[in-house]
Amino acid sequence: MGKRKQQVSHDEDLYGQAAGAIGGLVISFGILAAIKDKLGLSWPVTVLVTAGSLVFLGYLAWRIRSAARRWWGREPGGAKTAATALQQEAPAAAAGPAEAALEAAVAHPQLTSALVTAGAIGRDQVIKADEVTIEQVKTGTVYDFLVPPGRTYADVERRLGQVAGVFGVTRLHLTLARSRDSERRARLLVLDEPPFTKPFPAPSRREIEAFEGIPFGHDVTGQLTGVPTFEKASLLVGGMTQMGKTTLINGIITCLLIAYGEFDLYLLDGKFCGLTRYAKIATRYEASDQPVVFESMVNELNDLSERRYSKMQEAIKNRQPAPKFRPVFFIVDEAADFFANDGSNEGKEDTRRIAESTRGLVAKCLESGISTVLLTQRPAQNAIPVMVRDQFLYRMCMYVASEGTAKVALGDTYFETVAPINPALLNPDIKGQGVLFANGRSTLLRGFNFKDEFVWDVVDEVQDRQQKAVETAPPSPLKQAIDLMRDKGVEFMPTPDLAPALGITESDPAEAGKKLNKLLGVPSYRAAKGVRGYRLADLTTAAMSDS
Ligand SMILES: Nc1ncnc2c1ncn2[C@@H]1O[C@H](COP(=O)(O)OP(=O)(O)OP(=O)(O)O)[C@@H](O)[C@H]1O
Repeated sequence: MGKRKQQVSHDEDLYGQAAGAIGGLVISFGILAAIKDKLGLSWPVTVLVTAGSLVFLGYLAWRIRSAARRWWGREPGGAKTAATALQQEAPAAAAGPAEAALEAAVAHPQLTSALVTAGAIGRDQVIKADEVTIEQVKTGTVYDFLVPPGRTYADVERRLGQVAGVFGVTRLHLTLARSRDSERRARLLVLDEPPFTKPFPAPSRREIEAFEGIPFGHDVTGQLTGVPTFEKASLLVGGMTQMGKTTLINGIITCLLIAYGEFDLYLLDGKFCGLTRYAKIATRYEASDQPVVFESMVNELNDLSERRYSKMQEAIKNRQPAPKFRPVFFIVDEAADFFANDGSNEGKEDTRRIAESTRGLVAKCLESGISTVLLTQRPAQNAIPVMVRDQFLYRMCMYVASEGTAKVALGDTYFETVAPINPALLNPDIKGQGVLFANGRSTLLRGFNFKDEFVWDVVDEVQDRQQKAVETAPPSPLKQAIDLMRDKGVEFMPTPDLAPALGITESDPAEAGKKLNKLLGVPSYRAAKGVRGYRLADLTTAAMSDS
């Protein structure tokens, strides 16, 4: 129905237009005939003259119209309309070539383009040239700049890998430091060569003392870098064999001895001669790869921790200030073997028990001033149980073959942290390099490789200090026991020998043991074959501290 209606109106239109066209043709023909008649021209000339005249008249009308428009455009209302029209045309036209040129003049072309391409700043943003300083340093180039308002230093940090790509270097070539004056300021170092291509000399004693915290090594610029404190912190170090873990931990122990003053060392040398240089100043030094030895040290420290917790509870109950404990470092070189088992049910149970007490040690002991440092050359999924790994506040990974292995040392979510550094990309030929992940930040560093003489001097000095502390201690049963053992030249004395020497006449061995324990205030030690007695190192440690 509707369609038929449309058809009817369409037919009527056609009729009307045809009639109009015929009428127009007749009139045009009539006008041309009149002109021809009036001027006495032939038909072709009449048509040409008429067409030419009409075109000329059209041109004249266009000129008059344009002139009239220009004249009206100077009027106030007209100006307003023109400005509005310009504004409405396009914002790009408003920013216009002139303004774009101005922006280009103030933008730092290289940094702007690098950061835009890396996605650290928006495409419409610039790094202003007058807010950039470029400094050539020994190891590379430092770009100090302000990111645009609305952006922060962290936007660059998050895209550091991409920034490295734009600069045509690797992530390992870049370090980014924030500033204290503004969240917008960033200091980007681009190294000339891969990190640590040239070695840095080991630091002097004075440099170590001046460092705020414990230095672990040099950063890529040669500055000392490490952790602000080891209080309430433990460290896990992973890395493939021969990458420099033992050298690194020797460097850290040496720096601790210089920077920390007094503390007790419990060393478990799973590689038998990695930590030997510190044996004579250690409270307990064992060279063993036997899980039972590891377990006995862990248990000893857990006992110490419990005693310290009791003292803390006591102080709180009596409204006394919290007791200050002498720091203890438990350092284990090559820890993975201690969590291995033969697959038997008994073996698995041993591993579970050892893992549980190690987890407790690392977790609980922080409050009681006992820090654990575990090193492993097998950072495999099952080498150090997850429940133990998760407790470490500081983590380090030296060269490993894959990103997956790096996650074992640094944490499963490490690569989602801010500006991670992939240890699998380190050059395995430059020994001692590692990624330190502490307080949410990653730092690439190279451990110190101290000369033997330097370490011996530091160790001798600590030993002298320890001896003097005991010698000057006021007379006490403890001091008497130490003097006795030193005179006899023994490191361990069984309870039945020591008790009478200290005036205990009790004939019942158990009672004599209890009395001696009370007198010395130091827990006894069960030596080989279950013989109970006291170690000189424990007595010396007790004489130097109130632990
Ligand atoms: N920071 C360093 N500077 C120079 N050389 C180093 C550095 N760290 C380690 N090395 C050298 O690398 C080699 C391996 O070092 P180290 O024994 O410390 O490695 P490791 O990882 O403990 O090895 P493994 O796990 O096989 O026992 C040694 O020859 C050592 O001198």
